Amino acid sequence: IIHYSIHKPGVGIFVLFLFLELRNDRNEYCYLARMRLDRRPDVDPYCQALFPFCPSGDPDGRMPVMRDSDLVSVFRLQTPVWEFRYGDVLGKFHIMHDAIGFGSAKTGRNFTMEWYELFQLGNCTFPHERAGVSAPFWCNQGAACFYDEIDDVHWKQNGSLEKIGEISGEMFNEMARWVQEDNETGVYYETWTVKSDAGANATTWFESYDCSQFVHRTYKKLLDMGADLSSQTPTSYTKIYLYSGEPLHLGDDSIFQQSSTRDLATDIKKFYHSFRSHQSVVEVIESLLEALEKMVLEKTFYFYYNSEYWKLPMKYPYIKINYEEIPLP
Ligand SMILES: CCCCCCCCCCCCCCCCCC(=O)OC[C@@H](O)COP(=O)(O)OC[C@@H](O)CO
Repeated sequence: IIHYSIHKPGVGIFVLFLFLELRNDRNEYCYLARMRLDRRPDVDPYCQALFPFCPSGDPDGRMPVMRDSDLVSVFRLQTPVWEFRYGDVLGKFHIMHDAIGFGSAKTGRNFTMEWYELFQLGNCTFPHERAGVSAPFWCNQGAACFYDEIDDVHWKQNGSLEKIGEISGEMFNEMARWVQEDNETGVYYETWTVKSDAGANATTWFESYDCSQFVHRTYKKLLDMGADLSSQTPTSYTKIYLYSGEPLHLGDDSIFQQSSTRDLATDIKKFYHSFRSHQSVVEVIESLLEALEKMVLEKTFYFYYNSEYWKLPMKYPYIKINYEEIPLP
């Protein structure tokens, strides 16, 4: 800026203006990206999975090395969430899980690559109330899972399995290295997408970070390496939206440790109490009414993102599950 201000004052003033405009002022952000960490944190033993994460994958997350000259088919995979257990039930609501398949021409081996929760969807959407722990406790890590075979029936019978392109073995190996790095740095699952309204020009306040986002990131990586991906059918994905005015930044877990924010801490924990696990049917009905009262009448949703809490001033239509087309990059 100093250099330009001396030699080309007009450019220096513009760069200074740009710098000031992009300064890190939280509540002026209209979009917050998912935070990247230097390394994936260890998981707390308190977090328990209903089903073991990635049971058929390499325990250390390693991926095979293809011969550079190999020709690897790329498949778009989609099936209802929990299809293994409940078949097409969630498919009726277009609540879908996405993955990518690969097939090596040289070896004839097929592989599945997907990104999902270490401790299931509920744990990534709402926290636990843990005795002796002042702040809500989250078991919200997600990770990539790469394993042998493509279960054609699992993906085809209630979803889709479509070849969308071919890449070289060399491109696959580069992608594999990228997946390892992506997996080490992008670790927290986020169910919700938060927008200003349901219109086409809405502001996205927070982006989800789920199975479909991993698929989008991977397709983009393949495209950046020169892959040509195309689909003969609409490429639609599940998005669950919260609609709100500009989010208000509240802070991190310190909210629950300091006396000055005691009332806020109580209100946040009361909100999440409605979504606690192991409720009876009556309790679930009571909780749902409490949650609707908070979201609709009080127009408030306490949102957790990048390990910090935000207050969403909720707006009609409040919450919506969409199944919308997002073209291949
Ligand atoms: C008044 C308040 C109402 C609150 C309503 C709460 C609604 C909770 C969320 C609704 C559903 C959101 C779904 C978002 C898309 C999920 C896509 C995704 O990330 O899927 C990953 C994972 O859930 C898939 O799990 P499985 O089907 O078990 O598949 C894993 C296997 O493929 C492993 O091989």
